[in-house]
Amino acid sequence: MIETKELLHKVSAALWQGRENDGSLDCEYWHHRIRLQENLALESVSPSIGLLGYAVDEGVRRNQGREGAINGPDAIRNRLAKIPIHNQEKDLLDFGNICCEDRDLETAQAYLRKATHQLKTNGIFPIVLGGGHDITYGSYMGVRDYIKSKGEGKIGILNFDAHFDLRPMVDKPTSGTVFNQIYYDLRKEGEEFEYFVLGIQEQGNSKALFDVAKDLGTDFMTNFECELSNISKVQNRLKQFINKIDYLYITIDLDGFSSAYAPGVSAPSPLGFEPKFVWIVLDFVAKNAEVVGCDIAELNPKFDIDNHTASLAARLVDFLAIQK
Ligand SMILES: N=CN[C@@H](CCC(=O)O)C(=O)O
Ligand SMILES: [Mn+2]
Ligand SMILES: [Mn+2]
Repeated sequence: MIETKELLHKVSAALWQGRENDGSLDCEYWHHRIRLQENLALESVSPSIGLLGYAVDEGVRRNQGREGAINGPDAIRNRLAKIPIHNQEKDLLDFGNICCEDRDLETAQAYLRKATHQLKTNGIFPIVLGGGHDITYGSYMGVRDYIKSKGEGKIGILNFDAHFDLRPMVDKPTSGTVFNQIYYDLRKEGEEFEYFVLGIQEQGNSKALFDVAKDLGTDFMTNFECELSNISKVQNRLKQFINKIDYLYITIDLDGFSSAYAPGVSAPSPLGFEPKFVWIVLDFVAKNAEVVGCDIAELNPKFDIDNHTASLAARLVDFLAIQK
């Protein structure tokens, strides 16, 4: 059970609204199926997906980015509510939003860590909605704590991102230090850090960061390699990565997509993914790896255009929930 102060807030049912039936057709949408939860102590009796919001942009602020990702999780729910259900038998649960009080990012991350640990212990697959990319520290470490409690097993991280997010932690974590933060924690425990990034942009990362990535043995492919015309090469590289690990954790930073599809982020770029590439890769990894958790990071509704980025994020959640 979580003993730290209560940072989890139930979301408003008003976010989960959409179309009712179409005339005589008995239609089903996410807003019909979602069940709002009061707390994290729910044991699943059947396969379940647990949505958990990380309504935090303190890490983005500390990283000198554009604030606004605090409203990311609710913007995703609002668009997801209106997506029709297809081939989805699992229970769909919404556990609310974790927030950050008094700019205390570290406590919010620690809370999220306990939360994903608890969901996994209860048999619920977590899809965590952000929020700045510091989301992955708490979300990944909680999943890792669960796997560790069951025995050994290496969990690789697959990040879809324009950035390495391997900045050194000078004195505090930020959204730009998150994979360094994980690396240091794992190293302390003598565990290996297995990290693969798709979508790295040369113009989004300093030369020094490429050197850090190399020192840490990071696997990556650039945005120009991440194209449909190159999909078999990408799949081969992923296969090699998957062969080294036992489980896979997926994180999707929306700024990895082209700003034509994802303008609502702190650090947009026109040179990122087109959505179909990501869909094909997600389908591939779901068939070839045991995915144990995931998150969607960096949605900033303040800079979104007609909800394009929120809709993209919602479609990713729907797709991940079907794959699982
Ligand atoms: N999580 C974001 N990380 C990026 C942001 C880049 C930017 O603000 O330009 C980074 O620190 O590299
Ligand atoms: Mn990024
Ligand atoms: Mn990132």
